[in-house]
Amino acid sequence: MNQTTATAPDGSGAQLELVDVVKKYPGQSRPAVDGLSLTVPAGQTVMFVGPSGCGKTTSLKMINRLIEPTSGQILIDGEDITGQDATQLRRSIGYVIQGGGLLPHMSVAENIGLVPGLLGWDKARTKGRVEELLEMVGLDPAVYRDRFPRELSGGQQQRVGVARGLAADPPVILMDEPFGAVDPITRQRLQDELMSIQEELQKTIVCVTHDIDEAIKLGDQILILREGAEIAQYGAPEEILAAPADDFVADFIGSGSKLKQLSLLRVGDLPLSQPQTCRVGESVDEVVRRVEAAGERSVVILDAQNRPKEYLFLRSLKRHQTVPVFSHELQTVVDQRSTLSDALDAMLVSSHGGAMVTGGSRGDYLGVISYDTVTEHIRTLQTQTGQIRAVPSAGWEAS
Ligand SMILES: Nc1ncnc2c1ncn2[C@@H]1O[C@H](COP(=O)(O)OP(=O)(O)OP(=O)(O)O)[C@@H](O)[C@H]1O
Repeated sequence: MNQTTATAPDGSGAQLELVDVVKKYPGQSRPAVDGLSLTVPAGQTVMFVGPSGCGKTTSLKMINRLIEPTSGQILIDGEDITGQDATQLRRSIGYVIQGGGLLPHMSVAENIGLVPGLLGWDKARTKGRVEELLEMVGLDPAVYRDRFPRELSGGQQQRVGVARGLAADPPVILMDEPFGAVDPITRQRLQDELMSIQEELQKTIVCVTHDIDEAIKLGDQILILREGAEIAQYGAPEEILAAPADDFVADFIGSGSKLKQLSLLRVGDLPLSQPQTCRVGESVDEVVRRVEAAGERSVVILDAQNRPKEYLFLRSLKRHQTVPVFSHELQTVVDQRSTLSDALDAMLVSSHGGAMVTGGSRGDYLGVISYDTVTEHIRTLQTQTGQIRAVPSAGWEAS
């Protein structure tokens, strides 16, 4: 994301506007949300951040009226939704929560098909949509559609939660700490997947997070709130990092903000190397001959769909006759939209000093980014500018 266009004319998102929205809970002396006004352009992702209790979740939940505003207007594409039927409204706005929020007694397909079913879609259309969404979130429909939530990992449950939020193709999607419950590497993968889905779909996304790095990575805009949901600063991550509005914002984004600018640099901005590759099922003898002839000691293994499966030293491959199928979850893969700080994290668990890079919504293999390339790039930027600054994206935005 982080695209600079203010609107997405071809996308399916809608403009969202909050006008002087107030929420006063019974018995509270001060409103939890005290006159929040905000415009989110169609197709953009806005991240809500701020200290605990500042009113992020209350603000989010008023948009689909899980919490009723005390006063104010909420407009989607210019239409005030505060007077609409709340149940209907909730079916037309995607909602993704921490852990996925899946119904335990329903299969994956039933969970994803819930809202389309309520909207009266026929069975064939819902089934087609479920398959499409499972593919989109990286889960093989044949393997996962009939499983129950308890038969999925935390990351897989979260993926299904995202698919469910997208099911009825809503223009606005609300996310409440969507990746808060998963480990850091899985979180990074899920963020990458969300970015690639969003690049394709251009929804209007409002996302609450506690993680400022997540906000910098995913947000086209970041909304920093203080108590009473008062806006401390609303702007693009680059703007906020470069010029925090006041001490509150500066403290909130933290003293490591120069380092945080690493989160603005994307893997796709750097050159990738192209080590030898091979396919699952190829003869190991032939692969070894080819790789050794190229003077290399390891090889990237791709499946029939051109997705990376493993980055293996030849000595490990030689234990097999044909290139085997690897089904474990790879930790050393990053999307080309990943930040350099994510790439560095992935490289820390790689024995090759590099991470495999994928692109597109299907995760096609593109090449390898090496630790040396990243550190060299950072050094160059520091020498050139005295600090790390965002650089214009070279390739991936156009692809
Ligand atoms: N149902 C409720 N009844 C009364 N007060 C509430 C209720 N829900 C939230 N509050 C209060 O409203 C304020 C804002 O809460 P909210 O959950 O929106 O904050 P938040 O920024 O999302 O916090 P956190 O980051 O801790 O999740 C807090 O002071 C909270 O105690």
